[in-house]
Parts: sequence; structure tokens; C-alpha cells
Amino acid sequence: MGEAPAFFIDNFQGNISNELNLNSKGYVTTIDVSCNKTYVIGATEKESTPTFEIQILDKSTNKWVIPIVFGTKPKPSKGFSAISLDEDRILVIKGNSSSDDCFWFLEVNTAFVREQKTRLGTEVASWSKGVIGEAEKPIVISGPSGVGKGTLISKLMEEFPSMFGFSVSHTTRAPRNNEQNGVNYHFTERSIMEKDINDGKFLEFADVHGNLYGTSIEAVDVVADGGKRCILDIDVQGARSVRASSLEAIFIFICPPSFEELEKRLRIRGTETEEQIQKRLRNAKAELEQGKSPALFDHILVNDNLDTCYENLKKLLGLSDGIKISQKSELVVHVPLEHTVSRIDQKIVINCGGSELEKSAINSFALDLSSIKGGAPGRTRGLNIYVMGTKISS
Ligand SMILES: Nc1ncnc2c1ncn2[C@@H]1O[C@H](COP(=O)(O)OP(=O)(O)OP(=O)(O)O)[C@@H](O)[C@H]1O
Ligand SMILES: Nc1nc2c(ncn2[C@@H]2O[C@H](COP(=O)(O)O)[C@@H](O)[C@H]2O)c(=O)[nH]1
Repeated sequence: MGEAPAFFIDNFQGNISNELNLNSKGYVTTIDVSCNKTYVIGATEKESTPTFEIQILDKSTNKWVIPIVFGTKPKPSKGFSAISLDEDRILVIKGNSSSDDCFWFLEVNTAFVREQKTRLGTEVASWSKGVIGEAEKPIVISGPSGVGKGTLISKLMEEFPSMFGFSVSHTTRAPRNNEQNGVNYHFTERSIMEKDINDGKFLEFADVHGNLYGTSIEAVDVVADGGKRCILDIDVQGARSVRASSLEAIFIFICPPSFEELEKRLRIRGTETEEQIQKRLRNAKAELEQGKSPALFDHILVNDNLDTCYENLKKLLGLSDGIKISQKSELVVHVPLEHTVSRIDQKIVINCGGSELEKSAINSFALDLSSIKGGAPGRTRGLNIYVMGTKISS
């Protein structure tokens, strides 16, 4: 073997194994992903903060490589097991954790990772948190400035606060008097935002009326993590980028009853200078043309009378005849520190041992990966858990 890995492999207390392992007491495990690469995953302490570290042994050159690691890292627990799912990803299961935080994917050769490897010319890996069940399709609301998108979204969020969550965009424009950082927008510097875009953190971004606006992957994920349906208020360029992305969404275009009425609303709102209003109206002409594209938008709503438009919006979201019940499962499974893992096709069987039996009457369960979606740079969704042949969440 080449040079020893830099992290605390000496702390290792269990077996190093490339099998479904049971490294429940250890801090480190190794996984052979392809015939020439071994991934070493270690839970170490860096400046007294526990962290996961990754190293790769390239068996063809016998050299250790430290990859650039993207994504939010899991918070380590001492016991974890890891299993190679295919040449693209490793599943890491944290011990002493519940199912809302115990399944993590270390992506080593997915499309996103390959793209970053090409861009950076070095080894790359990326964490993606595994989430049980699927999020409902996000709703993209687009239309010219001043048409009433924000007004309609506020009404929806007010009437259905537990159902919808707003995707808080980043922007380089200055905040208006009534706007709060982190609530209306994440107000930021262009250079910072450009770096984050370059690092693959944005689902979409666009230059809109002279400022940079964008939806971070995190902004959409945190809404879905909270069990809510995400609403995006973005311009037509952004809608086109989302349409081309892997995010499946419903696209709604809001039209004004007339161009004169649009201008009137922008002036009454009084948040822009005359010059900015003129720029927004110029851009509105092109946006109104593009909004007619059936390939881009699934629905077009005319916002003439606000109440009528809002009722129509609710109708197309299936909300006009009462509240839809959230499909979020409340059931949480606990994976103890000591557990064993085995694999049958797309199912990972996790045996929790006797101690778990006493705690929750769940001795073993299967994690079904056959419907997983998404992945780095966002969450991996669509995981299902079955207990003793009974599906308990989806
Ligand atoms: N149907 C309507 N009739 C009259 N006024 C309306 C209607 N809908 C919204 N408004 C008003 O029009 C102005 C612009 O609305 P709003 O800020 O919601 O637009 P927006 O599409 O979100 O704009 P932007 O894209 O610039 O953020 C507001 O003052 C709002 O109160
Ligand atoms: N492509 C994106 N467009 C966005 C995003 N967030 C907002 N917007 C659009 O910008 C204009 C102007 O908004 P304002 O708040 O300055 O009036 C409007 O059309 C928004 O829909 C985004 O993340 N991406």
C-alpha cells in the first residue's frame, strides 16, 4: 500500500472489510467500488469536531488520493456501515441514528461527480442525504414583474401554511424596505453567488433586470425536508432552466389582463425607480411572448381580478374542495450502533439485533432503493422502508 491515510486510521477498532460491513464499533471502513479503487471512509475529529473523511487508494498506481468532496457531510456517529451499491455510489448507514438522518450516499461516479471531475481535473466525491419517500412536485410560478406572482403565492401560503413552503432565492439586488434577508431572499454579493454557482450549488440562475437571481438546490430541498410542497417564484429564463433540469415540477405562467394594467401595478407598488420600471416593462414584452409556449408552461392564468385568479390557481392545484392530506409519514425507524447489513437486489436488509427489539419491536427492516431519485448535488429521495414484509413508509 502507498502512504498511510492522513486521518486517524489508528483509531480503528473493528474489522476493515469491503463486504457489507459491520464496522459498528469502528471509525473507518473500506469499500472496493471498482476493480482498481478502494474508498476509505473514516469518522475522525478535526479541531475537536467530528467529521467524515474520504480517501481513495488507486490500486493501479498504489497511490492515495484525497478527493474534493461536495455536498453537506453527515454528522458522524462512531458506528456506521457502508456498502457499495454499484460503480456510482456507496450507501453509508449511520448507527445510533433514526431514519431521518441515517442513510447517506457517497457518490463516486454519478453524472454530477463526473462533471466535477472533468471541471476540476481531480478525484471528486459527493455526499447526498437519503430521504424516505417522495416530495410532491414543486410548483414554478413565472410571469412578468408586477403581474402579481408574489401576491398570489402569499395568499396560498397564508391559507395553507402547513402545505406549501417558499423557495427562498438568492439575489444580488438590494433589499426593499419591507424585505427580510433569509425570508424574501438571501441577499448576497455577485462574486459569492458566482462562486456558489460554479461549485454546482444552484438549480438555476439568471440575470434578471440587471441583477443576478438564482434558486439554490438547498432552497428547494429544505422545503421538501420539512414535508412541504415547494413554490418557486422565478422569471421565464429560470423556468426554462428548471424545465431542463432533473427537477420535475408544475409550471404556471401568470399573465396580466393588459400591458397597461401591468404598468399601473408596477407604478402603484412603488418599489422601483422610473428607470427600473422602464427596464422591467421592456423585459415584460419578451416574457409575455415566451409565456405562451406550451412546451414550457403547463398552465396559464390571467390575473385580472385577484380573487378569481387565486381561485383558479387553487383549482388547478386540486385545492378548491378542501384540504389535501399531507402524505408525509411520521414513522421513524432507529438504527442502533450495532447492526448488520446485507443486500438482496435493490433491498438493503438492516438487522438491528436484540436491543432494538426491546426498544421498538423492530428487529430488522429492508431499505428499498428501487425508486430512488435525485442525488448530488441535492438529496436522494424515494427511499422506502419495509418492516417484516410490511411497508411502513413511502
Ligand atoms: N389582480 C390584481 N389586481 C390589482 N392589483 C394587483 C393584482 N394582483 C397583484 N396586484 C398588485 O400589483 C402589484 C405587484 O404585485 P406583486 O408584487 O405580487 O407582483 P410580482 O409578479 O410578484 O412582481 P415581481 O416579479 O416584480 O416580484 C402589487 O402592488 C399587488 O398588490
Ligand atoms: N431566474 C430566477 N428569477 C427569479 C428568482 N427569484 C426571483 N426571480 C424573478 O426575478 C424577478 C424580479 O424579482 P423582484 O423581487 O426583484 O421584483 C421576478 O420576475 C422574479 O420572479 C430566481 O431565483 N431565479
